[in-house]
Amino acid sequence: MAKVKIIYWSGTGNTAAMAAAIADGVKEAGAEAELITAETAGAADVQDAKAIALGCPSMGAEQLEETIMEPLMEELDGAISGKTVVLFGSYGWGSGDWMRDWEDRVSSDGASVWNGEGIIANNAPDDDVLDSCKSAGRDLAGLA
Ligand SMILES: Cc1cc2nc3c(=O)[nH]c(=O)nc-3n(C[C@H](O)[C@H](O)[C@H](O)COP(=O)(O)O)c2cc1C
Repeated sequence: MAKVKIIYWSGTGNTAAMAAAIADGVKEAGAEAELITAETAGAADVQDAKAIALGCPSMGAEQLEETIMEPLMEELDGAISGKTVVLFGSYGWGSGDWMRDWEDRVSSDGASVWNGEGIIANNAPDDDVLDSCKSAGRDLAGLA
C-alpha cells in the first residue's frame, strides 16, 4: 500500500490538527498515512517519496520554528527536488508571510508546491481548512 509521510511541528496543536486531517484524507483514498513530528524527522524520511506534506506554524517573526523545524528544513532543502510538497500551518496575528516565504523556498529547492500555495489556518483550523487538508491528503495518496 502507498504510504504518505506527513512531517510537522506544532506547539499548541493547531498545525497538528491540520496534519491529522491530511492523514484522514490519505486514508480515505486508500493509502497509508504516517504522521511524523519534526523532532524525529530527517532527509531519509523523504528520500523515496514522490510527494510529502510539511507543516509548521508561523513562529519568531514570520518564520519557521527555529530550533527544530528550521534545521530540519535546511536538511530537506537538499532532498526535495522533483517532489510534490503539501505545505500547511497555522498563524496568529500576521498576514501569512511565513507561508509565502516557505512556498518560495520549496520552489527554489526544485519541488512543486501542491495547489500552488500552502494551506493556512488562522489559529485553530475551521471546517473549510480541514476540508482543504483532507483534499490535499486524498491527492497525496494518488501521487505517492
Ligand atoms: C513564539 C511565537 C511566535 C509567533 N510568531 C507569529 C508570527 O510571526 N506571525 C503570526 O501570524 N503568528 C505568530 N505566532 C502565532 C502562532 O503562529 C499561532 O499561535 C499558531 O496557531 C500556533 O500553531 P500551533 O498550535 O500549531 O503551534 C507566534 C506564536 C509564538 C508562540
